[in-house]
Amino acid sequence: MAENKPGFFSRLFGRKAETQPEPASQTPQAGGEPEAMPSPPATGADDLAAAPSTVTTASPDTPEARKTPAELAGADLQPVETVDPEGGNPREPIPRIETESGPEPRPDMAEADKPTPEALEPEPVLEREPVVEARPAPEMTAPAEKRGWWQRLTEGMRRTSSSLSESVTGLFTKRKLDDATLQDLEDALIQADLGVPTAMRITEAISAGRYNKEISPQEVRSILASEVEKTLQPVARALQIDRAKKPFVILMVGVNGAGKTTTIGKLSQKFRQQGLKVMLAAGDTFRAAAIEQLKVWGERVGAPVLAREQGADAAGLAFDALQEAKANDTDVLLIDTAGRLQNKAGLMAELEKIVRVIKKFDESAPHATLLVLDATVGQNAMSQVELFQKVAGVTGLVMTKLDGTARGGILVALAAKFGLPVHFIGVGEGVEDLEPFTAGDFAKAIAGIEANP
Ligand SMILES: Nc1nc2c(ncn2[C@@H]2O[C@H](COP(=O)(O)OP(=O)(O)OP(=O)(O)O)[C@@H](O)[C@H]2O)c(=O)[nH]1
Repeated sequence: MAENKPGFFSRLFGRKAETQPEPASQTPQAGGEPEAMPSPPATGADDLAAAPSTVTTASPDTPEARKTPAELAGADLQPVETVDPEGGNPREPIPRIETESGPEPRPDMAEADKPTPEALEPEPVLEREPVVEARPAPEMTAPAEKRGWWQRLTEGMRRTSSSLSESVTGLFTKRKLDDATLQDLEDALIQADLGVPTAMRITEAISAGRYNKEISPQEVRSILASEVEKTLQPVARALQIDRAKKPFVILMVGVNGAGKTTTIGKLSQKFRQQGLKVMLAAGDTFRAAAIEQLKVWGERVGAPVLAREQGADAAGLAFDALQEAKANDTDVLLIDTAGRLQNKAGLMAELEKIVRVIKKFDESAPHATLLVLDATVGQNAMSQVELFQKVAGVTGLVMTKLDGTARGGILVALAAKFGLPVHFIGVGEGVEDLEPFTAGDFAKAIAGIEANP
């Protein structure tokens, strides 16, 4: 994309892009388009037979045997703290349960240490005995109730905003707005993953009427915020639960580790607080620990969880969950799915099958298909949207882990390119760290404007 970008001066004077030498820094290398990946061996996930399901109730009295299936024997699972069957407000994030294949990318990891999206392939848990370890609960930096959303958002997005802010301050302190400065700004915006069209638009807005004049970093930040807000405004749309649909079916999709299961937990908590009857379906039958993770969330928020053993047919489970939810007068059914990479043809076909089977039960379902995107993958999120849109008909986005990256600008690029509704954003592992997406707050946070709106 960046290769075709005409320089700022060229655009200003209508020169052709090819005549401009392209500085190496213009290519958003770190967040570049993913390279073609070799086809992985068959996972066997498609051949899995259906198996009897279990519904966990939300009772804290759930028998131990149910809480810890055979494959997790010996695992030191974290006890569920602050369980409130009435859908109270559990603050402790649920630890992600890991297998021996290693830990997941952590928000506190250096960018360079993080596994590439390619390295996030589904763990071959079906081919060997998983060894499950409990991950210690992530530390909470401060009591959540003392920090409002604006504070958590700005703190979470600090890495994105400070890298942009540093560029802006460096570029505009006692410097005139000439073509070189504007070119550097445009490059900085592209490096921050905002995407070429948005970077060009913002740079043009900043230069309008100010060419060859001095402009303060504060002015630049404020124009940046207002342009970003313009791009985001149309996609900042709340997730509407249509009460006429009963159950309202939400299918969660995304690559593994993106935060689907955690997001289901956080959303369930919100729905429960709205007085809705919620049910969860552990459709991530690929990863044993994901089933456990969902059961823990179910207990926490007071929502029954329909689960089968690892390796069971996810489409069959989704169908059963629909029946169960209908019979129980459930308001919202959230269906988890296995994390999958775009190039996993078998797993993508499985996802198509889940959607087909759901439609057999209710032609209008799923009523929302939410793609969970991990902000730390940067530009790779673009191809994830394209593929999941084709396979599952994504209706909205949830972006997680904005706290773990300097690449929060990717949300702006996604908004500009796809125009899909962004319902929620996540800036941490805690249940309170997921909130409805608002364009103005996000734009100010990204531009490093500290004022509380
Ligand atoms: N820092 C941070 N971590 C998050 C956020 N959302 C989720 N996580 C963490 O990301 C990790 C992966 O989350 P999961 O919910 O297990 O991801 P998943 O998409 O269900 O993964 P699979 O089951 O492998 O498909 C967990 O450790 C979560 O606590 C977020 O907004 N910020």
